[in-house]
Parts: sequence; C-alpha cells; structure tokens
Amino acid sequence: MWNLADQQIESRLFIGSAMYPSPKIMADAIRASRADVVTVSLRRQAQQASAQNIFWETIKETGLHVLPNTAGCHSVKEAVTTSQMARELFDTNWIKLEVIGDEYSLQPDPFALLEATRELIAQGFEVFPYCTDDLVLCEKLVDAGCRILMPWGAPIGTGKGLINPYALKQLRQRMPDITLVVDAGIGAPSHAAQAMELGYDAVLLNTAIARSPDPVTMARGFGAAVEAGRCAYEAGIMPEKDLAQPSTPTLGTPFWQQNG
Ligand SMILES: CC(=O)[C@@H](O)[C@H](O)COP(=O)(O)O
Repeated sequence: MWNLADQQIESRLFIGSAMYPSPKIMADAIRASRADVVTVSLRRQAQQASAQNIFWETIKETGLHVLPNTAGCHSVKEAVTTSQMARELFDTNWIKLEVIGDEYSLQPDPFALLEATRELIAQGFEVFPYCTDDLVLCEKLVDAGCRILMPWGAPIGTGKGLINPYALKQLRQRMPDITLVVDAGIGAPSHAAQAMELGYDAVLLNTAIARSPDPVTMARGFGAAVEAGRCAYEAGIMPEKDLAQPSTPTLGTPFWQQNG
C-alpha cells in the first residue's frame, strides 16, 4: 500500500477511460489492469445521452478512485470552471489539471497551468498538474502547494515512451518528497517499467491500452510491468559496469573432483 493524497492505495498504475471500443471492454480492461485510480474527462463527447449515462455508470461500478481531468481545456478560466463542475459531479477535490498550450504537440501551457493551479489550490482542490519535465516549472508548482506532479513522458497519444529520461531522473532526485507520476506518451509496458525503475511513484496512461487491438490483455501487461518496475526500484538495480565479470565463479575445485 502507498499513500496518494491521503488515500491508501495498492496499484501504481492510473488508467484512462477514453477511446475504448465499448464500455464493457473498458470495464474489463480497467479490472485486468488492477488500477486503483481511473481518470475521466468532463468534456468527453458522446453521440447520445444514453451512451454518456452508460459510461458514467460503468465508471461508478468499478469502485475505483475517480480522478477527474480537464482534458481539452486551453485557458485558466475553462480549466477552473471544469474543475469546479468535476468537484460537484464526482464529490472529490482531486483534479488532474490539463491546460493545453500548443495544439500540435498538446504541450501544457506552463504559465496558465501555474495560474490555474494557484487558483484551484486556494479553492481547496488537490491539484494533480499535467506538466512538462521542466525543473523550474515543477518547483513553482510545488511552491504553489502541489503535493503531486505529473510530468509527461512524451506528448499525449504518441506512445514514444520516456523521451527525456535525464530530465525525469533529475526531477526524481531533486524532489524526493513529492509524489511523481509519469503521465502521457507511454506506448509499451517496458516504458512504464522504465518510469518505475527511475523511482516514479506511478504512471498514468490511456491510449496504449484503449487503442490496443486487445485492450484487456494489454491492460494486464501494463499492470504487471508497473509492478515489475517498482520491485526492481525497491530491490535496487545493479550499477552498470564497463568490464565484463563472470557470473559463475571460476576458482576452486569442480564439484565432481571434491571428496565426500
Ligand atoms: C486520459 C488522459 O488523461 C490523457 O490526457 C493522458 O495524459 C494519457 O495520455 P496517453 O493517452 O498518451 O497515455
């Protein structure tokens, strides 16, 4: 168990709820991933109100912690209003704050993100900001009152994995007491394991599972990878060496020549 914003949870995988082929496949994939936190977008588009209702019911039935998000917001005002609606709807002060600054890369706008964060924290929200891996921005978000940061691995939906492991490593070293979650751009279970091996507290992903030809099996794979990466981090990963070193001792007497 570990502590996320004063809640004890087990899994270190946060899962998205968009773009699944059906609500049933989404529910099955969420279950297979063994995630404890699911993120939902308030600005989600559904063709019919009935489809929207099925979606919300399915999310509720999972019994998971819901982390509403402000995906699709491009301004402080939009993000703050969406967060307030999310608090009413889901009865939670958690908000994954996304304020997009560039339509091409979907890169968060660091200035608007900081402004919206300050405003929402003043209103009593627990802000989970989706940010870049910029150290100075991250420090300012912490100064604003964030206990959790969600730097990107790569732009949303690209599946490129950790494009700047150096920056992510620096963040982990410089912020040992902050909960750090790699959010977005994770394409394969090995990317998720790499984030966990760096000592990140969790990873959040959506596209790689929802858009897989087999979301349920992929979700199971991601759940296992996150656990494997965390085990490796906790156990301590061996340092790399330049010189080869035999893993089988060559000294001593072979066992078939030993007496007795
Ligand atoms: C669902 C959600 O919150 C996304 O905005 C998130 O950032 C995940 O990104 P990927 O779809 O790249 O995993």
